[in-house]
Order: sequence, then C-alpha cells, then structure tokens
Amino acid sequence: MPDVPVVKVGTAVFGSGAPAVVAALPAAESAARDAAAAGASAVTGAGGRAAGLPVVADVAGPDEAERAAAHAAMLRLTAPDDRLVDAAVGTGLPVLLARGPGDDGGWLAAAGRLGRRGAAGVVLDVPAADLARAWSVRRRAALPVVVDLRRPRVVPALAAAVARAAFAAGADGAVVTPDGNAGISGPDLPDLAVLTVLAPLLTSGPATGPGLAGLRRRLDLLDEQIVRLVAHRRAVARLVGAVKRRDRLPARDLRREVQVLDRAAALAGRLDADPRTVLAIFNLLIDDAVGAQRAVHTARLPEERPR
Ligand SMILES: O=C(O)C(=O)C[C@]1(C(=O)O)C=C[C@@H](O)C=C1
Repeated sequence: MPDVPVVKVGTAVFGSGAPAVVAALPAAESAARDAAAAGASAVTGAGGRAAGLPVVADVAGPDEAERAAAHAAMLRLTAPDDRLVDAAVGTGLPVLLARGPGDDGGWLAAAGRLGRRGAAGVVLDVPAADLARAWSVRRRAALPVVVDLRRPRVVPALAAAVARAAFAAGADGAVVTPDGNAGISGPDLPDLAVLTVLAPLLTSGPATGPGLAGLRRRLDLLDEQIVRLVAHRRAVARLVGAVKRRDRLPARDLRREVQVLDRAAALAGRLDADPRTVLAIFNLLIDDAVGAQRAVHTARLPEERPR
C-alpha cells in the first residue's frame, strides 16, 4: 500500500494521492464547514455557500442552469442536450459532466460540445462502478476525471478501498458522500490531500460569486488548514529527530534540505503558486523542524529522568 495522505470524511477514510475531493453534502452549513475543514474543494447543496465553499449545483435543464448560476461555482450536468449545453456555457461556469445511461460515446461527445462552445472548464464524473476505466476515459477525453462514490453508493466500510482504487486508476479526485451523523474530527485534518484540480476552475466563476464575507470565510478555513499542517509537519519532524538521535545523526542534513526546497519550488510552479513565497515558507518550515529536532536531541528520554 503506497504511503498516501488520508482524508477522513464521516466514517470513511480516503487514502488520497489525488489532488481533489468534492464532498457531496446535504444543505446543512455545519456539514459544509466540516467538509471544508477536511479539505473538500467544493460541496453540493446551498450550505456550501454559507460556509464559504464553492457550490457544485446539479442542473437538469436550461432554466435551472441560469438560476444555479446565481450561487454556484460549478454546474453538474448529466447527459445534457444541446440547449442545456448552451445554457451551461452561457453561465460562464465550469461543468462537472456525469455519464448518463448511454455509452461513453454520448458522454464524451457532450464533453467535446461543451469544450468547443467555450465552457469555462469540463471535468468528467465517472461512476464508481466504472472506476477501472478512469484512466482510459481521462486519456481519451484529455480532461480531468473524478470518480463518483455515490454511483452506486459505496458503503462507508469500503469507501477507503474504493477511493484508493480510483486514484490508483488515474482519477484526479472523488465525489464522496460523508456519513450524515459523523463529523470530521480534528485529528484527521492534518493528513489532508492538497486540493488543486478543481480549484482553478472554481475560482474562475462568475461575478455573482460569494461576496467579501464569504471569501474571507474561505480564507479563514484555508488558514486553519495551513496552521494544522504546520503543526503536523513539526510533529513528524520531531519523530525524525528521535530517529536521528537513536542513530546518532546530526539534526541538519543540507542535501535533504536542498531536495525539499527544490521539490516545493517545482510543485509551486506546477500549481501556479509563487515559488518565492513557497520557498520563503519552506525555509521557515525547515528552521522550525530543526528547532523541534534540537529540542528532541536535548530532551531526556523518559527512562533517563531522575526518579
Ligand atoms: O529530512 C530530515 O532529515 C529532516 O530532518 C527534515 C528537514 C525538513 O524540515 O524537511 C529538517 C532538517 C534537515 O536539515 C532536513 C530536512
């Protein structure tokens, strides 16, 4: 089993090497907040808007597309006809395109139509039943793919395995249904996958997106995740420090630091982050790790404490 970050949603654990998780949620704002804290990149249901998260709206007809455009950041369409394709493109919103009852041909043709008519972005929504084909669909359409664990509904006990399989099969993300009763608890949060595939599409939404307060709430949620990740990194650095102490190695390893910084800068380039900002942050993180390790180096082990 590869060592991948884990996202816990409800009772299900998602080993997610993939960059995007869309949580499909009821309208409740608190559920949307939990999903946001767990790293969901978007939610379905109006609660997402109140929680400052982008909303993916299920849309069945042209009128609905127009109405949804007032609050949604992305539309989810199933087997759209030409009129719905035009209406969706007219909203200026990106589209999550689900496969209808027909074969792949109609589905991919609709994706092509959306692209040609100028959709802001198209992501294919593959049913969990078809996850083994995620990669071939992705290659054929040259579009990002998310696997929908609601079609058919994957029971929570199997969701982790199915999500891992989806990502191993080449999916870029998953649509998940959290258990309505189980919240997403604090200790799970540091293990988030970073969410990016949908993010650029979602931020290119219409002028009618959330206002200043909503966007600040989104920033608050991101800031909370950042602080949790900083704490988590420090905790892992302490473990590294304990291993080094056991093996009598110095706290600093300059070659490794160069690798860490190079990797962060390369990732920043790929994700449209500013490499200078990312490098400044990572230099601080490495200093923080060294400080945490030195504390481990100088701390006495419990059995060494005077009785
Ligand atoms: O990888 C290690 O050896 C670490 O101690 C972690 C870390 C880091 O923060 O990434 C910190 C200090 C070392 O100089 C190199 C890297």
